[in-house]
Amino acid sequence: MKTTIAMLGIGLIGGSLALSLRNDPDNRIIGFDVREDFIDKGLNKGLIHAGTTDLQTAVREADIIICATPVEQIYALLNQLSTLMLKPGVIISDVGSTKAGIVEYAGELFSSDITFIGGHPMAGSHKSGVEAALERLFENAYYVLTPGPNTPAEKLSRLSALVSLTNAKVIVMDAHEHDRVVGAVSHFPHIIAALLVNLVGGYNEENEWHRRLAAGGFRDITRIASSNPRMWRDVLLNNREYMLKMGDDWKRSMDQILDLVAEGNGDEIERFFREARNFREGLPERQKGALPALYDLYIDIPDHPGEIGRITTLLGTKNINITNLQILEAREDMLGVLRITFRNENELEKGEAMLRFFEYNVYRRE
Ligand SMILES: NC(=O)C1=CN([C@@H]2O[C@H](COP(=O)(O)OP(=O)(O)OC[C@H]3O[C@@H](n4cnc5c(N)ncnc54)[C@H](O)[C@@H]3O)[C@@H](O)[C@H]2O)C=CC1
Ligand SMILES: O=C(O)C(=O)Cc1ccc(O)cc1
Repeated sequence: MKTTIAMLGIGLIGGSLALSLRNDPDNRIIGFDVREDFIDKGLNKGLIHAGTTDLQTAVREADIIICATPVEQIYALLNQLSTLMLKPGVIISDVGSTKAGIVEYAGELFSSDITFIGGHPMAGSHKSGVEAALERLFENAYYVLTPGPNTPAEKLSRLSALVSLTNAKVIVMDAHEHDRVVGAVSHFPHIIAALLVNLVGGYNEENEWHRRLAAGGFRDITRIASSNPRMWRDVLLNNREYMLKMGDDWKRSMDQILDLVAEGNGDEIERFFREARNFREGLPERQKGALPALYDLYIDIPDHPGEIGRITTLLGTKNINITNLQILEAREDMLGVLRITFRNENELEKGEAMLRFFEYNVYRRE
């Protein structure tokens, strides 16, 4: 029996999900998007079997509907869906980064022959749009489902089996617990990263050395400040309760550490860093497929003319393909860093071994 899936929004997440769901030949995917050019690209890229900019056409025959738009538009779509003709027994889900508000809103809209189950695939990137969609984006990541107390078990298993096609690890969680935990490990860190960048950006107005010397640790801790501002606006506004709660904890903790600095309390400051290091080192390793940035290799390059050409030629002679190349923080008379992105783990390993053999100082970074 064929399953018809309506993917509402075929950007980074909807497009990546569609690519995974297509792996089952019994799934038929109808793409819906406000951007007609995205539908054309989705069809050309083989993401979807059919596409439309008319919502009723997209959902009329659907067994499963997935809302994959920015969070504010998920509310608007749910509202529209509640006025349209849907197949009895349909399952509606979403991929929004926040869950409690959406689940509650859907609960008020739909009657009992329509089941809404919240969803959140916990992997992504700072890119957006249909062009950025990747089939393996969710591999090994967590895919959270947030059913309510009245969700029929067979509907939950059906959705769970479907999203397992992403090769993500499907877990079930209460929507509020999701917002509290994901708020702490994903949403709040976006505030910290952006705040730190803006603070240093302000200092840079007075002294341009801030920007020039900002490498290493600053880049690592602020990577997520390059994410989509519109998306994160919606996320923070939809997780207000936990953002405010965590903001209070943050302010208190910041005062505590600054007090230790003011007192010159070296023992306690060291304990503070040791505690952080212990927890950080116990974090699960990132696994293959969760984030595309995994296949990056960093190479120290002396400032000799032709050095970068030599490196790419060496890799080329062994047919090692690279997908991106970037020079970081290179200035006259200083050691620069070259970042090379490989297509997969295997090519990264081969490239790393080869460059080590030619005595380059190479390293990976988390
Ligand atoms: N970007 C990320 O890393 C992650 C994002 N999410 C969530 O996934 C959702 C989608 O995010 P992305 O795919 O990154 O965004 P995106 O910008 O790549 O894609 C959103 C798509 O929705 C379309 N769209 C916007 N309004 C629409 C409407 N009213 N009707 C139909 N289509 C509409 C856009 O044209 C676009 O194709 C968001 O709710 C976000 O919170 C979840 C996990 C990771
Ligand atoms: O790049 C990262 O580390 C992310 O933060 C990816 C991400 C972004 C949004 C989500 O809702 C889930 C995962």
